[in-house]
Amino acid sequence: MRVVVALGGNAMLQRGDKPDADIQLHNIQKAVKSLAPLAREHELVVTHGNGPQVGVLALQSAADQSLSQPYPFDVLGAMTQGMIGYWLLQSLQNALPGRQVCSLINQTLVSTADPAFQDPTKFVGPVYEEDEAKRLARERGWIVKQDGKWWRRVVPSPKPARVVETRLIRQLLASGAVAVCAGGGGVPVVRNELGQLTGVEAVVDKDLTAALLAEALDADALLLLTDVPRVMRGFGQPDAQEIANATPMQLRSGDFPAGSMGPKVDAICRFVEMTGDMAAIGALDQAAEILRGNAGTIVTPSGKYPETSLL
Ligand SMILES: Nc1ncnc2c1ncn2[C@@H]1O[C@H](COP(=O)(O)OP(=O)(O)O)[C@@H](O)[C@H]1O
Ligand SMILES: NC(=O)OP(=O)(O)O
Repeated sequence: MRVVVALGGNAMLQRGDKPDADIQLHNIQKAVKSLAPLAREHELVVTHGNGPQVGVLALQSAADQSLSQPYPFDVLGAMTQGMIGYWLLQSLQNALPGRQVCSLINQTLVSTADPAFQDPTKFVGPVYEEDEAKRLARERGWIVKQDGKWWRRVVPSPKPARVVETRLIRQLLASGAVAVCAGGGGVPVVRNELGQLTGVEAVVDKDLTAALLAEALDADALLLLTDVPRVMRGFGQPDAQEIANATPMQLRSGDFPAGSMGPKVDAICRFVEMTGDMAAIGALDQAAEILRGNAGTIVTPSGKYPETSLL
């Protein structure tokens, strides 16, 4: 089997936690513990989010007096691919002695005509109380929106059209390597009429890119790993219920927030609709259990998942 796994940026760095390197490395090592058994049995592509991390780097860049202007978001996105990609590379190498692991800088094609540039929805950076978020928005020209009980900065998140290096990733998988790629949804780029690539100021949703990449690579399964064990109906309400299995149509009938669960649900439903294969959302440390059908919210065309173990 070929499996694409996406690790959540918020799951690697939980809301409210200090963005320290050792905290993130610890969370990544926990995730890699559950990915290692998958990698031993299957072809594995690992991608990751970068929302909290890209916002931290944006704050650092804005505070750097030696710069005449802060680094743009495409550059910051590439920096997060280097940082998180390094942690994943090393953790996977340590967990899988003898296996080739690579970590790539990737670009994702988007369109400058995407309406997302006029309506930012992607949460980046730390969480704030409402008053502080609104003050920062006034002072720094940010747009801020509510994220659960907190407030956060938002930036445009255009739809991914293609991971530029898809063919190379396919070759790496065929060679037996585990590929860490398209982190942060890929560095957003556009191609001009001469075919030249240029970065644009945005953060692509990594779940939508993961689904696109999984489709392009003919993956058999797509797992989106985050900080909740399952998608819930009535999330945040006292009568909220976990969803264990669903068809794309059943899951799409729910109402999920644009900045968090919405793109995940959209991504897995799209993958299942396009391929007829399985996709799931679940906890960062339960990848193997999800693939066995024992955890997570699993979406398949029939809403059932085979009893037989795939591991
Ligand atoms: N219906 C829902 N079921 C479960 N979680 C939900 C739901 N709606 C919103 N969420 C929120 O979505 C978050 C996961 O999305 P997000 O923070 O974007 O993940 P990540 O950065 O890990 O990819 C959860 O922590 C939870 O607070
Ligand atoms: N780029 C992205 O979607 O990051 P998160 O998963 O951290 O939101």
